[in-house]
Amino acid sequence: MEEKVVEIRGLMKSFGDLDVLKGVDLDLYKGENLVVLGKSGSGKSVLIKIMVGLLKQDSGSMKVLGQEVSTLRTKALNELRLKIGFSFQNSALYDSMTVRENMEFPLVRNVKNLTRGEITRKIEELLDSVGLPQSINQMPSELSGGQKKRIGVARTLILNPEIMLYDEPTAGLDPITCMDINNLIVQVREQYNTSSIVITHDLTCAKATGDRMAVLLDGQFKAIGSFEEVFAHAEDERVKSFYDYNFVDS
Ligand SMILES: Nc1ncnc2c1ncn2[C@@H]1O[C@H](COP(=O)(O)OP(=O)(O)OP(=O)(O)O)[C@@H](O)[C@H]1O
Repeated sequence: MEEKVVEIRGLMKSFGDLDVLKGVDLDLYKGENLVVLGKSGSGKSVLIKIMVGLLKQDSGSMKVLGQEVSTLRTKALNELRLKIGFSFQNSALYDSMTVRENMEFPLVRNVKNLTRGEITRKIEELLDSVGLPQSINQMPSELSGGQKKRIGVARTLILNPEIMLYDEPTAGLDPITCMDINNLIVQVREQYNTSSIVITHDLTCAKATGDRMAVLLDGQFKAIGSFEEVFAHAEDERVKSFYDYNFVDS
């Protein structure tokens, strides 16, 4: 049987009268890229926050790497978070630090006893993987949006995460750069054997990166499957509208 790295069952979360998650079931399998689609305000970020222990569900279960997140104490939660790489929408690089310093930061903070040589080798290996070995001494302000995203991904990978979370990886990028980032997401899975959740509104990105799609509608995942399975014969108007919005000229 395929190994599950995330197992969500009957997850519910409300804020006052607003029921955001109304019984979410979802699995992420080891080594897969799962795309989560859902319109603005549908609860994607809430789901991710529960996954990393920043919010607690009202009921239901969120198991990550075999652990029920809501029951973890601070130390265990911090250890779990180190196994989850979060690639932010805005890359979250520190503007006052060089690329090297940005990449050193998580390593020096979280991994003890590394020599300077080991740190440099690790940074160089990852910059190579994302195709930017020449950027090591540059400042973020000297990089394009796509390059910043690549460095952000490299920095996330430096702690060898088992799970990668990509939040809107192609937002604000031109189509060619989007394609580069999509390829990078696929390459990362192959090279580092990560399991990933890709949150996006961009169906080209979804199709290129996702082994499976999961569409969050009205607080539940209503359609889960391959791109073809979800969109080729979509009957639900809300699923269809996602496709039409992305691919049909208005
Ligand atoms: N801490 C909070 N307190 C109150 N309401 C919240 C809180 N966090 C999220 N919400 C509400 O929950 C709903 C879902 O928000 P969420 O941020 O998960 O949406 P999203 O699907 O990530 O949207 P987007 O694509 O725009 O990022 C929204 O209506 C939001 O206002």
